[in-house]
Amino acid sequence: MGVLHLVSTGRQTAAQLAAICARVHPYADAIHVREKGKTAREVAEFVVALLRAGVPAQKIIVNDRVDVAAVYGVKGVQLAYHSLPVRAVRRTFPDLAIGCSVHGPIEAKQAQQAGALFCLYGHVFPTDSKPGLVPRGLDGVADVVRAVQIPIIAIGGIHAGNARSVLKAGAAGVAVLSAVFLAEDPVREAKQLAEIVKGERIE
Ligand SMILES: Cc1nc(C(=O)O)sc1CCOP(=O)(O)O
Repeated sequence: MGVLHLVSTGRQTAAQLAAICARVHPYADAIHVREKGKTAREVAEFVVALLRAGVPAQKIIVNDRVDVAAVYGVKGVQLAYHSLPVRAVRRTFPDLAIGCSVHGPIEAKQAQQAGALFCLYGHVFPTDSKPGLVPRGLDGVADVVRAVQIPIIAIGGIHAGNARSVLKAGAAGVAVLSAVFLAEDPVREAKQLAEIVKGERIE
């Protein structure tokens, strides 16, 4: 059974994001607050809005801002190459789940060795959320999956129409931004994606 992570777009207000998450969080295993360029205070507003909307703290992952994640006692942090080192974060905040953003097998191995719980790998398909960059494709997913034992969650251009192919390539789940948060019907899309990753119908 796979996992579904939803990632904020950085293009919606905290209130807009929270209104959608109030309805889609039952379908998601995790919701990432990825609000690049915002201050800790602003990122915290997103976290608080999600909590008030009924999203369990244990489903919230904060991108990069370890301080915000620790202060609000949420599930974890998503770290990238510019973030604090995985090992140091683990040492100081052993209760935080740590995801690492990686772009190839070597980075994935390093993340695993440092103690990451899972990796996000991408971007798999072309996406407006990462314009101008060459997608890494399904072979890239398979290469990274082979390199490590921790779960690889694929990201980039994923929607209900192509999620199965990513899982078939070995991904432990999918992470999506626009397919859910910019959808006309976010609930329908999240439900469809959840059914695909769980491999069962959700009533
Ligand atoms: C946030 C992010 N990280 C990526 C990576 O390659 O690490 S691709 C990406 C954006 C994915 O957006 P969408 O689901 O709208 O295609």
